[in-house]
Amino acid sequence: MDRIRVGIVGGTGYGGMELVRLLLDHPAAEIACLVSRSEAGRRVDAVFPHLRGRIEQTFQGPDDADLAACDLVFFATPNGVAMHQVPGLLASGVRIIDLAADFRLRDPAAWTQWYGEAHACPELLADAIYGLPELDRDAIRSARLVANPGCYPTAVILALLPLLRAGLAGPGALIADAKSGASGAGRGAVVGNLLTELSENFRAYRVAGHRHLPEIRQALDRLAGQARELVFVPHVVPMIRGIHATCYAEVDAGIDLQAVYEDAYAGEPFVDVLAPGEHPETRSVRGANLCRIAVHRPPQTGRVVVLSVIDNLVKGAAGQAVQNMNLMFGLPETSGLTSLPIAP
Ligand SMILES: NC(=O)C1=CN([C@@H]2O[C@H](COP(=O)(O)OP(=O)(O)OC[C@H]3O[C@@H](n4cnc5c(N)ncnc54)[C@H](OP(=O)(O)O)[C@@H]3O)[C@@H](O)[C@H]2O)C=CC1
Ligand SMILES: CC(=O)N[C@@H](CCC(=O)OP(=O)(O)O)C(=O)O
Repeated sequence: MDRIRVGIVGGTGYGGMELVRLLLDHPAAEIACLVSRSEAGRRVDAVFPHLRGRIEQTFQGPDDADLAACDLVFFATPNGVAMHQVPGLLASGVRIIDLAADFRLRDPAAWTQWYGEAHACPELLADAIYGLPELDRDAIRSARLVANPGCYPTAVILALLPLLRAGLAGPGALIADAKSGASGAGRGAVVGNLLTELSENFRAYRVAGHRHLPEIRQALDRLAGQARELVFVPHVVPMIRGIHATCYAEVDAGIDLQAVYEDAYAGEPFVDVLAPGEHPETRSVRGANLCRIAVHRPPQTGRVVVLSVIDNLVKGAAGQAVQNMNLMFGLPETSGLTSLPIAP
């Protein structure tokens, strides 16, 4: 089989950079074009020295890149960019994986509410497949347009999926208390992401409503078969990569939740259910396309506490996107995704 010709729009961001790193080691894909407005004409390894010796290409400006000649285009651009280019590319027969949120919410009114503008192609929302393989693997295989999940949603949905799918979560609000490293905010220069602002510091943000709330609820409601209340509180912590989600739900005593989780994820190559009593660490998934989960039941609380960790740039973004590409092109799901975590 010929290699999959891949284009990446937004190649100078953290998500795009991580896609390049993973795709350079992929056995069945080649990077045909890498688009950047700010670095057009510059060698990729001049912008990302860690790739020196592995890539000869230069970034191309948007007008120079022949994206329509690609088999697949990844958008690793800010929210609201892909939706302007996707209809034309689909019409040219190109398949799309969008790492941003443009196609994640099925309801165009919800997009407008949370992202502040009208959707440019609402007619495509119903066709887009939410790209969480553990939720919808078969639909991803035949998708033309995949909406890669957000980083927090990946960690939280994987934490709660077995409970909701089995109908084991009681009626009380689900709670997801999540912490992210600073790379979750992207590579753009923002004062709040300076080392001096982030280090020796720890804070919650957007408690009144983060845009990942409707995305997580959309998936949880579908799993539960009914609307579920969710409290979602994001925090930023002074590390570069990693998300740790601590999720709470009411569950009846007497259910062997360890077995429920182990059964739900048996055979999943990128979800690891830890042994009872263990605590996953973000460093144990750093650089790897992996979610590690542990299930705890603090005595006499009537609640389960599920701990879930991912690398936001890998299982939370580029790694999951490559996993989706593998499914879409009939490749082994683990192709190019077998590298081990980096710890410490
Ligand atoms: N960082 C993370 O952990 C995760 C990010 N995501 C999502 O993935 C997407 C990329 O994130 P991330 O890599 O962190 O973001 P960055 O801010 O690091 O990078 C954004 C990239 O998009 C390009 N870009 C910016 N504005 C435009 C525009 N108007 N048109 C075309 N290209 C543009 C920039 O390149 P240039 O200016 O050179 O063109 C840059 O390469 C975002 O939607 C983000 O929300 C999803 C999951 C996790
Ligand atoms: C720490 C931090 O700032 N994280 C970002 C994560 C958002 C993100 O990655 O956006 P999408 O996944 O929706 O594309 C934030 O909360 O805005």
